[in-house]
Amino acid sequence: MTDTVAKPTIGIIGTGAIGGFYGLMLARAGFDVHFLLRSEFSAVAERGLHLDHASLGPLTLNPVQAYSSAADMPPCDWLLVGAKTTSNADLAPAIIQAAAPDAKVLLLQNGLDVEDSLRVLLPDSLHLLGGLCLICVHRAGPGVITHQALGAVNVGYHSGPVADEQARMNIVEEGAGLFRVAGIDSQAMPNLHQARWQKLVWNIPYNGLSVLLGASTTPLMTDTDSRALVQALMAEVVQGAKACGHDMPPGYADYLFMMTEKMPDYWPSMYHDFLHKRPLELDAIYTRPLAAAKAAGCELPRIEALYRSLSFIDRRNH
Ligand SMILES: NC(=O)C1=CN([C@@H]2O[C@H](COP(=O)(O)OP(=O)(O)OC[C@H]3O[C@@H](n4cnc5c(N)ncnc54)[C@H](OP(=O)(O)O)[C@@H]3O)[C@@H](O)[C@H]2O)C=CC1
Ligand SMILES: CC(C)(CO)C(=O)C(=O)O
Repeated sequence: MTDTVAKPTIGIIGTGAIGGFYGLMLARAGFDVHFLLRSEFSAVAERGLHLDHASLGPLTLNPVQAYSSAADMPPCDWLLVGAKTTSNADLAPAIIQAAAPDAKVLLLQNGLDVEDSLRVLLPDSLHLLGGLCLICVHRAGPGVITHQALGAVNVGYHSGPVADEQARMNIVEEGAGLFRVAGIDSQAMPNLHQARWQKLVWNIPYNGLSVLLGASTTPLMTDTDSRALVQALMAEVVQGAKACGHDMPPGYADYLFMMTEKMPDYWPSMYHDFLHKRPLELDAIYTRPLAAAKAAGCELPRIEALYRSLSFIDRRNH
């Protein structure tokens, strides 16, 4: 079946690995895409965005509709937030400035309930959605993005001016449709909260262990002890999710473990933050799930130990 959706104006809030990848792919598909940048603004305005795509090869977008201030952006129907969750509160004014009156704001971010803290800073007229990106991509230099594998984005509704389930699903389908037009696999998710728990089965072990052990996925998957650690941490996430009322599909952790064995060697985005002395996404990926599980009466001691080690590392890193 061919997706037929009208082409809305799209704003990318935070043009890093994720924002740059999906923004460039959407622009290539003919969408009117506007990119908000910070440190890489001049490089991208002068030389464009470059993507080394794992299967399509080198792709360039030049010129780029690049902005250093949201005040200069046109009103956008869809805003895709590609900044780290640690920047969300600071970015709320930019999101509001770039938003058309009933815009859809889609957080392309990892972590549990990352929408909650932004919701309270946004007007009620804006729709807020979450997007879970299954992709391996990183910034290789200013305006230069390397894509290693995968690419799907699964979209779910968080909150906004419509309460009707069907109307919400229509918006979610519209969002997923944008990605599909750009050749990117995208599914509508009926339960965003559950989907965020599912994604954490990967992010909790691999993001944290990459920083703690200074190891990318291949060594983590080769060594007997790190394999055991990954599996024990995955099992705890599944246990935490269950305590919070979300049963994972049977064999889900094993599926992610085997998927990682087949992936090219990959440094999770948290490791890039550590390397560049940026704040780690600890609140979204560790504090919130730990607190949610604890509130449901479930202690997760291995995740807690990993979190405390990462907090120590993060404080000393910047
Ligand atoms: N990379 C990956 O493969 C995956 C990442 N994710 C998730 O996606 C999210 C984004 O990650 P990723 O793309 O890797 O992160 P990056 O660090 O590559 O990109 C973040 C971007 O946001 C920009 N930004 C931050 N604050 C502002 C601001 N105030 N104004 C303008 N721009 C701003 C940064 O600009 P500056 O250069 O100035 O810092 C940077 O370009 C995270 O939640 C991550 O966990 C999920 C799946 C896979
Ligand atoms: C590596 C992968 C695909 C795991 O789901 C990912 O999406 C991430 O780094 O967050």
